[in-house]
Amino acid sequence: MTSTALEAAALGKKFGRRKAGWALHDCTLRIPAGRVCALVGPNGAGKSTLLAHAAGLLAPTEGSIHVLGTTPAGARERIAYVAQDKPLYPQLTVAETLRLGRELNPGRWDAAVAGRVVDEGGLDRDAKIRSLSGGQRTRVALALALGKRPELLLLDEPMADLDPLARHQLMGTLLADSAEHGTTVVMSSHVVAELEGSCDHLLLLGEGRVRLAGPLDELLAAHTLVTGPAGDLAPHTVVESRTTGRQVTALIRPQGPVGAGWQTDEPTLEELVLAHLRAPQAPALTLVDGGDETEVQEAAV
Ligand SMILES: Nc1ncnc2c1ncn2[C@@H]1O[C@H](COP(=O)(O)OP(=O)(O)OP(=O)(O)O)[C@@H](O)[C@H]1O
Repeated sequence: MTSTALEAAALGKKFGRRKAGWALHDCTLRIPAGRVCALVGPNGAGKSTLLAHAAGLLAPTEGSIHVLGTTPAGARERIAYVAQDKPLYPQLTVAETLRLGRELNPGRWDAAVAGRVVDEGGLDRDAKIRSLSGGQRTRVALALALGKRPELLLLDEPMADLDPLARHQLMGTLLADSAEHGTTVVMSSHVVAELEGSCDHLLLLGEGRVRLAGPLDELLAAHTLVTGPAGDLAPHTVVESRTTGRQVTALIRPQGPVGAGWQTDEPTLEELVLAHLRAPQAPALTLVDGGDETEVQEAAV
């Protein structure tokens, strides 16, 4: 196993001659192996495009992407990818789908975990895929993905059509299984609150660019929520600031001690992400996890 699960260097993607420009532009990032990475960003930010590149389904227009120390095509057997539309064969039953998973992954297939994911949802193994609800199909797609026993699991909004109880339960199974086997998970989602407590790495994209990247605890520690009477926040980097009456609430990246008179708190993941979504012009921040030391790279968007 390599220490880097996913690495992109100046990755760019342009679809056809789109007037709107680049779906991904100048994306340089690294996700260490064994992390559970939340991939967030507004609609159209490039999350699905990045995941499809990592899965080897799209080729970069510029730059490069490597997974598990090789090209996405070279790592195909060690990657599982669950796309938003979760393609399955509608005419097969659940049991036949699991059998197909075993046949397509000789020597790797973990029937126990695949069966558990299906059974925990109370699915009838004789039911045809076409008769299942959207959420039930999601469960079968995740069963196939985990059954493949991947080193890198790429999930594009995997929980979107599951009910809250099923989400909670499946997320628990997914995280426990990934922790047990050291699987790297990269998971896009719009439900940020749900990612809190599940992920230890964050990648926030906006308009095809990396806006925030790095170990989650270090990204949170690099930001402070300050509240106080309106005043100058220099020399700190202000990500977002809002004034209510005479009170200012701001998310800052402190450049030294924050002056007296400000109440300070560490933001939650949701506060961190929402502030960056509301302030698309805030400078990008990448914390490069280099073992003992973290390199800080701040750049204007
Ligand atoms: N096959 C395609 N052809 C042309 N443009 C595309 C194609 N796929 C994606 N795009 C464009 O690339 C940009 C990024 O799309 P992408 O689906 O990666 O965003 P996303 O962050 O996953 O969005 P969402 O949160 O809505 O799923 C969008 O502007 C989209 O219109």
